[in-house]
Amino acid sequence: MERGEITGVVLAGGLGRRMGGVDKGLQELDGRPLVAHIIERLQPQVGPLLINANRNAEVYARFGCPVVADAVPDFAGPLAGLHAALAAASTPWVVTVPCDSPFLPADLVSRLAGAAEQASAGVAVARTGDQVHPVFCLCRRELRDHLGDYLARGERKFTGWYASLATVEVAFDDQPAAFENINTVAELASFSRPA
Ligand SMILES: Nc1nc2c(ncn2[C@@H]2O[C@H](COP(=O)(O)OP(=O)(O)OP(=O)(O)O)[C@@H](O)[C@H]2O)c(=O)[nH]1
Ligand SMILES: [Mg+2]
Repeated sequence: MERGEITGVVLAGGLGRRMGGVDKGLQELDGRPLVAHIIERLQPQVGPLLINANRNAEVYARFGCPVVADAVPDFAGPLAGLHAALAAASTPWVVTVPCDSPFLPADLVSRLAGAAEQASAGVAVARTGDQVHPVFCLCRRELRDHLGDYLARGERKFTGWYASLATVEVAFDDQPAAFENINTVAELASFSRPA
C-alpha cells in the first residue's frame, strides 16, 4: 500500500465535555492547537488529509485541508467521524487519529498498513498491551456503506463494528506513551513542556 492511497483524518468532532465543552482540537499545547500537533505527525505518513469537525469549521479550515462534518446527527461518536471521512475521501484507504493524542506514533500508518495487507483485512486498529485504541484505525473506503448501515441501526460502538469485519489489531507495545490522550484541562497542563 502506497502512502498516497491513504487519506489521513483528524477526528475533532467531539463535544469535549470533560474539558468543559470546549472544542478540544483547538485547545493549545505548548502554544499551538492540538490539531496542529496532530497534523505535524500525521501529514508525512499519508497522502491527502482531512479534518472531521462539527464546530468551528472556518477555524479548522485554516490548517489547509478540507473540513468535513458528521452526516449522522447529534454527535454520534467517533464512528460518525469515520463515516463522514469514508464518504469524503477519494483514496482506497482512510486512517483516523483523534485530535487529543498529540504524541501519536511516527510509524503508525506504515505499521497499520503493513498488517492490513498481510492479513488481507479491511480494518486495522492499534493496540498497546490488552488495550485496543479503536480511534487509531485504518479502514478500507469501500466499508462506508457497511458502516452507514451499522450507524443507521442506532449502533455506536467501534468494537461492535469491528467485530463484524475482518479486523487486525496491531501491537505498539514499544511506544505506549504515544497513545496518551488528553481529556481534561489538568491533563492538558500536565503534558505542557515547562516554559
Ligand atoms: N466526528 C465525531 N467525533 C467524535 C464524536 N465524539 C467524540 N469524537 C472524537 O473521538 C475522539 C475521542 O473522543 P473523546 O476523547 O471522548 O472526546 P470528546 O467526546 O470530545 O470528549 P468528552 O466529551 O470529554 O468525551 C476525539 O477525537 C473526538 O473528537 C462525535 O460525536 N463525532
Ligand atoms: Mg467522548
